[in-house]
Amino acid sequence: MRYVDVILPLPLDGTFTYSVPEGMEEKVVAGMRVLVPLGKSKKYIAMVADVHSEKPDFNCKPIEGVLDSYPSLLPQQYRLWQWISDYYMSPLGDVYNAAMPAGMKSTEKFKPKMELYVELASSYRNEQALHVALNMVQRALKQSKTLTTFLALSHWDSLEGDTPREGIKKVTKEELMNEARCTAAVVKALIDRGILFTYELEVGRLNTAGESHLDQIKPLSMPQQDAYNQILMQMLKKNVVLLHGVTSSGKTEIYIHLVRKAIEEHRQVLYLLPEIALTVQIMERLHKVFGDRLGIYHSKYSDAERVEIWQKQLSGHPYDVILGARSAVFLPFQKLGLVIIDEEHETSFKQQDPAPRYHARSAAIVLANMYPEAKVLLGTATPSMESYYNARQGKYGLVELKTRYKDIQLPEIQVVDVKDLRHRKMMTGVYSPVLLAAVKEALKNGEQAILFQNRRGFAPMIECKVCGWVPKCKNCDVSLTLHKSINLLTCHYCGYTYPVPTECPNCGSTELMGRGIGTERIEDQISEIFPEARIARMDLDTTRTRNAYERLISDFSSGKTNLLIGTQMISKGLDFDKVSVVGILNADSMLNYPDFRAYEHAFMMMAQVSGRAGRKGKRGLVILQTKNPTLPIISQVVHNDYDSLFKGILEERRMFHYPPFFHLINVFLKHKHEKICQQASLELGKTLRGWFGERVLGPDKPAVARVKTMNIRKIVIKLENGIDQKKVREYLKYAQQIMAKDPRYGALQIYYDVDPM
Ligand SMILES: Nc1ncnc2c1ncn2[C@@H]1O[C@H](COP(=O)(O)OP(=O)(O)OP(=O)(O)O)[C@@H](O)[C@H]1O
Ligand SMILES: [Zn+2]
Repeated sequence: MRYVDVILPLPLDGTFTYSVPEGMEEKVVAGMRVLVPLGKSKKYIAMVADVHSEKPDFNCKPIEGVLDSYPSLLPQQYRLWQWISDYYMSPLGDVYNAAMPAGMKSTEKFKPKMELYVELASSYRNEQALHVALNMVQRALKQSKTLTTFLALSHWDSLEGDTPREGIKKVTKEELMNEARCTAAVVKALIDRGILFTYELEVGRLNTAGESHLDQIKPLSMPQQDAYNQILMQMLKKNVVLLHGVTSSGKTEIYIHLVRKAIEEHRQVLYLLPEIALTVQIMERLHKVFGDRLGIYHSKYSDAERVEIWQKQLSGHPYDVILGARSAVFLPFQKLGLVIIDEEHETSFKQQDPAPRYHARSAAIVLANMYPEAKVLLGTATPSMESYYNARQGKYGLVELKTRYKDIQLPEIQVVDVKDLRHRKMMTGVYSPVLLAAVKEALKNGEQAILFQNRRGFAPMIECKVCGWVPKCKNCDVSLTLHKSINLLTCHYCGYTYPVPTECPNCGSTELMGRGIGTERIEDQISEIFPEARIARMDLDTTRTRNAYERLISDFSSGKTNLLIGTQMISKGLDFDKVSVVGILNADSMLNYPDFRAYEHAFMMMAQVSGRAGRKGKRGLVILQTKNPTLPIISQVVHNDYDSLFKGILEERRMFHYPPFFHLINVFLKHKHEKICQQASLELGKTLRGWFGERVLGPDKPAVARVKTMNIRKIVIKLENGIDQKKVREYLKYAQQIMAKDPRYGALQIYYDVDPM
């Protein structure tokens, strides 16, 4: 009799054994998906980890079918799953869930993807009729806005008589709703009126368009060529090399040359980016040269698209280059040769929730190690402390590129003392005269400006002017953010929305005021100050879909918009030619986070967003507004003095036992009832302190101690380098088992965040 050990797509640790009925024995090998029963009536698609003939000492059920004719999972991928599960202390089932597109785990067969398009009814396809239509909806503001947006997108607004001046473009319903910021109901109203109609088309999902044009790769400049050669030399000795190159030094061009080399050697490349916003631009740059050898993979792609890419990577003609965000590390690679991790310092490479809470940079390095001679290149203008330390210690190779392409100078950074100006009543709201003058000048000269504020929404909270009451989320311990465009208060932790109160429930006053400033409010104010500006805003609220990203970026690239307001999303990697001014509205908000990485992050964000200025031609200007102009970090940003930042922070880290000298593991406890959560955390803390002594801190209430009605407590464990981490994890699991057996803690959840960011 044959047996299989399988992974279930459930948050369960380890594998489960099933028997293989006669007739299926020949068909099943490790890496294939099988249909298995669980409990009385449930069925799941499980992943075969192992096939063997060891009879288990319990009565096991037979598998009900083999779904694959060849493995869906390669041995390297499975080893990566195991590593992630062990290192990040996440159940193997959670890794399976995160790694494979849902379509491969669902018992439903996946359908071809249809996309819904919107089109103008034929009776309105002439100028006069269109005016009639516009008049019809004139009073229905939302419909009117949606219709004009549709006409602009589709180019039907270019009608002269009954011939369009511009080519008519297909517009998807999703695209329209996105752009017009309207609901499906508004589109339906236009359809009901007979102005628009919809139709379906099947969409080709994969990138099959375009030959590759390797000849179009730009030749490297001397300093770039030098860095390229050094990278290759370092890779002879080291598996990982860090490229520390200032913003706009042309790191991307160097990557492109490395990708070409890998392709010529018939090896595959994984190119990881931290942010989907970035993939849009880099995708265009890579697509130009690599054509249909390039595949894109990230969470804004539909599940069906991801299934197709996965299957293609297993086939005889996989993509040579995969460009993707974090989750692309899970794709199957048959002959991986190079991993590029761009903007390696970015914390969004670490998955926060749900499990597995893995760092894609670490996972990618582990992955590369499983392929003979595969190398990893980390690239950034502002290395993470961990990577830079590893490079300095000789664990990684290090290559520095200190000049911008064409020797353009790094932008001039002017520090503005907001406190002083406010004293002298010279501020217009949160804008200094210097900033406004610089933006005005840029716009006048046909250049562009970027304003950076790391808060989204209209106001981070509202407050009663009389009694100080602040509306809070009923599920979470946080104040609510005001979003004006939808006129709702929202919780950024659980997503719950609330109507905006008209009066204070505490004292009855009607004077409720927004406190603090988010990107939405800045957009409002700036459009009043600069009515001539063509403003775009990029933050989580305006980029819910893939199309939205593409449009925002292409509009700013083409100059259709000329003033971009955004959160950290706009701070890195984006490459625009005509940005001459960058405004950092409030440097202090970044420094006040209660986190040991606050300074490092603030520096990176400021250096990165500054780097968007003056990338082509003339030197850029950055206006940095702060209440604390004398802080050392401000001068480090001004002089782009990464070394002094690094030295300062490293000393602190050594002194206070933080990475890279210590590893951190956060242990979280979650329970509905605060008392039980508190008691359990005290007990667990005591147990752990008994074993690990001073290495255990807490339990503490985290900054947000209640999320989605669950109370949270946190214990921090600091482990010095060199300690046997495997043993530590075993002890932690053991402590967890003890708690699990305690009847008082039935519904208690314990989970871990290893190397928290
Ligand atoms: N060798 C080259 N030939 C032609 N153009 C180049 C070359 N190197 C860089 N450029 C151009 O200079 C600009 C900046 O280069 P790139 O975006 O690669 O910089 P980067 O180092 O990746 O910057 P960041 O760290 O800000 O992301 C781009 O528009 C790029 O096309
Ligand atoms: Zn909430």
